[in-house]
Amino acid sequence: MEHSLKDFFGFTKFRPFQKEIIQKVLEGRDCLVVMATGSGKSLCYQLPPLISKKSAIVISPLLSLMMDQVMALKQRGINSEYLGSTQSDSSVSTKAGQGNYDILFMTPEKALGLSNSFWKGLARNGLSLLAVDEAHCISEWGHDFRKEYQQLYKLREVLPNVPFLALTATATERVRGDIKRYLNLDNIFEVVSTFDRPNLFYGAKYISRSQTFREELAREVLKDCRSGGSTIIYCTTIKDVEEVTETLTQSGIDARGYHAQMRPKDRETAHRAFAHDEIQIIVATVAFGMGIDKPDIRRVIHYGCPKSLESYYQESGRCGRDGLPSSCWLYYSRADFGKADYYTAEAETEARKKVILDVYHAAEKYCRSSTCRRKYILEYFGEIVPYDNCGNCDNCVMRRNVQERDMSEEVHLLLSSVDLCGGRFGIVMPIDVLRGSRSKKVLENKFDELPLYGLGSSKTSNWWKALSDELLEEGYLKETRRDMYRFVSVGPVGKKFLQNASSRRVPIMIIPNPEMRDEESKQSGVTDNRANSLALQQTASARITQSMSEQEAKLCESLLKMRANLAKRNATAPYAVCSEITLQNLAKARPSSRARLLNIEGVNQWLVGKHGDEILRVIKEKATELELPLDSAERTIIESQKVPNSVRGYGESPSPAKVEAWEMWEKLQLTISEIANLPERPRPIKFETVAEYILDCCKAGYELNWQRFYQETGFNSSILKEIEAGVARVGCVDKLKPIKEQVPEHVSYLHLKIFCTMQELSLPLPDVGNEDGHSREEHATKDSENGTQIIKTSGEVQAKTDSANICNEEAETVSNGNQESDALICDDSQVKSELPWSNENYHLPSTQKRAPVWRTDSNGTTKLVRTEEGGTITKAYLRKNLTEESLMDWLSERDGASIRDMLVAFRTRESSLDALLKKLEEDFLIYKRNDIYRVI
Ligand SMILES: Nc1ncnc2c1ncn2[C@@H]1O[C@H](COP(=O)(O)OP(=O)(O)OP(=O)(O)O)[C@@H](O)[C@H]1O
Repeated sequence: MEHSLKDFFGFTKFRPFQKEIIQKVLEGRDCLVVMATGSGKSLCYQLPPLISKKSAIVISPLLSLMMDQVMALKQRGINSEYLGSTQSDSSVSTKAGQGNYDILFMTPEKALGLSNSFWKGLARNGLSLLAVDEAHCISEWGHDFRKEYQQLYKLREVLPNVPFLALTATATERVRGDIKRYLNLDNIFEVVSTFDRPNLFYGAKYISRSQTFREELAREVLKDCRSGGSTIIYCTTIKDVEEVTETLTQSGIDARGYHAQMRPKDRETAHRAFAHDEIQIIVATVAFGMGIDKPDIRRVIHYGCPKSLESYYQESGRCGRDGLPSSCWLYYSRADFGKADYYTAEAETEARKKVILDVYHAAEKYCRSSTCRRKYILEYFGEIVPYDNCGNCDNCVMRRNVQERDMSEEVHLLLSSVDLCGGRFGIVMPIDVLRGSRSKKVLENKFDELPLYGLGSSKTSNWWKALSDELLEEGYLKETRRDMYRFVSVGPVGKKFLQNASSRRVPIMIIPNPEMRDEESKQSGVTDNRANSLALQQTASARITQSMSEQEAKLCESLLKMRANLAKRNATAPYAVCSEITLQNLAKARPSSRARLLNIEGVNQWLVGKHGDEILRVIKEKATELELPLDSAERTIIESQKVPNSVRGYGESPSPAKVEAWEMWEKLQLTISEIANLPERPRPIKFETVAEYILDCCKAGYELNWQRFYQETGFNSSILKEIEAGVARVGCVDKLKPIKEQVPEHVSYLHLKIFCTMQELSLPLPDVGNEDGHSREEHATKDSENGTQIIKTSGEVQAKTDSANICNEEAETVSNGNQESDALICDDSQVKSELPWSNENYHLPSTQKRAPVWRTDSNGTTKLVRTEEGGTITKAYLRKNLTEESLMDWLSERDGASIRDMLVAFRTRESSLDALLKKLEEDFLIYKRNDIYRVI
């Protein structure tokens, strides 16, 4: 399975659940797969036919979706086609019946219209599976109900022994029940994974729909265009599509509209231009919903609240499907929430009407929420979310700047006004009364004589409406509907509050919701940071990732251009040639040979065979120009997506070098400076690098003494505040550069990374107390005369043991814990006699497990303070003769080895080893990843 995964798709690892699902399908079991958008569901039906060499049928709701998929599969050398009205090749149908395609797509209508003899013929030739994609369409409880989906059980009857695989990104329990029932799924293997999309930033903002806002939108989108990446702007009406497109084009942006009233040909042209990166922005109604399979969309903007949270999840889910950071902004206006009647008009039953209203109100609540948006979405889909702060939505980013405050006075005014109006009006009348309106209705009812008339004039009408939303939510107010009208009265919680208020006022702490904040900032003239929130979309641009250097980013730009040319030459979309993540991996690793190219995550045999030479040429030319070495040692593969279902903060296992840094810091209690400047290192490494290694381990679940870490890195509460202010100005933490520009000089990138890690891990901010975090310079202070390290804590000066003492302490600890380690401490002469070479560069050999740590004490004696776990020092230095055979034997015995490990084992020259390794790689006997060689 792994071979096929690499050969056809270029990936080396399965994502969670993919392998299990594929295995079950191959065993002939029915499967129901509910996994987030972009989690890799497609692979579950794409791989089985390639392994079993039997065709797969995929039922998909939209032709455009199928066409995209077929295009991308063909670029991977996978023989696929679709059957449908736009299929111009008449031979496809005959070939399909003969089982000539690996994967054959069709709509449910087409599938139900095909003759029994067609299906039987196909089954005779062998079918690996029948997949029903977007399976939620089967259920009336789902949001994209399609009647034909419910007829698909008929295919079961003609294909009795073919496993059915139902896939969807959104399905509540009820919808899952419908899917199983309607498809007659039997002995099912069911996977329901998290809905979380960790790479997506969520935000919502209250707007007034005006030309001014559209112009603001255009200005921000224009900035985005410069930073690259595609954008979808979803609108709720065709009129909005036209207005937004017009404003964008008037601002010089090449955007196209897409809606149901356009001619099919024009829609197809717009779709194609977008998919092929000829235009960056498409402004669309939901007609553009499921029909887009582009993995590198960086921004999805909703101009108006969608009709359900399910739709929102799915439409915004089109963003960042390749796993790179991307953002989803929703702009809503109050008018968006008055469309319930419009949406329910088509409901045939009361039950259906209730479903439509429920999902619609969930979307409305999402907009107005002032708490973690990710948590809101996930809980809506039934997940238990253990954190309150995801650190990657507008509310979480803003939280520390938006304090909850006592609004008991305002609540009292509003409730009293509602009460005095007698529950005979909607919310507008009591608000008009508070604001001292001279409207006819107010005067007719003599409300201008009420004692609280005009007492709330300092707040805008919309502010009061936004407060009433909160109060309705909490039961202080109650809304009843009669015919078309809504009446507001004081609810049970509100009545109790009013009763108590005469004796004592209980504080009511409320976090102002986005609309309240927006109204307040409009009034004060100070722009809410989120008023400029469109700028956030830029920050999500993943073209230049944090993990790439400036030069590598330039190389990546050249590779993007090369990909665009290749796509043009092959009349396909750039993303179908290879993903942006693969290009980033290439820019970082810079392979020099076809064998090394094939090692890169995301590169498959087909890509190497078809475009390998050109890719290598561009890398070589551009890398030389940029003075970047080929076959970079520092190759960090960009993770395309965090593992769904993983505990937050517990990600990939860190590299041995990182674990070693963590161990030295946490277990040996060395300081970051000491680790960076270990005397036995050929060159010191940067303080920041060591600190980041430790942070990475912490992200992977390793324990960390935060207090000590803050002290060493100089992270303190004032720095924290400065970063928070910077983040608030920028709006999110996707990219550090804009934040760095907003904070004082003394706040370093390392401080920003610490801040992000804390956010990412949803850890409560530890109390960093007074401004006592010391700068690292302070901690690194070393009294060179007596070799004593000085560490200052809370104003005290404390002498710490010198490094020689640390050696002894550690030796004791380790020897107690591990009797078999027989070389825990030895002097320089012992060490030197064991060393296999004279080259000082290899003074600190590293093994894959725990590298020995050498310390030089103040007398200049080098000692080994720790050796490979469970092993002995002599074992590590056994001499071997280097031959192709001995190296292969040696490598097959272990799960990978670095060059240094091999040099230690074989005592050979690096050049001979390098030549041999190259040859073995070219012969496809071994491969290299992250500087570790393994047998294929
Ligand atoms: N094992 C893997 N390793 C790395 N990338 C993968 C792997 N499996 C899938 N991908 C990539 O993840 C991205 C999303 O995959 P896919 O389109 O299958 O998602 P999906 O779950 O079907 O999403 P949707 O619900 O939007 O259809 C694609 O770019 C795909 O190439």
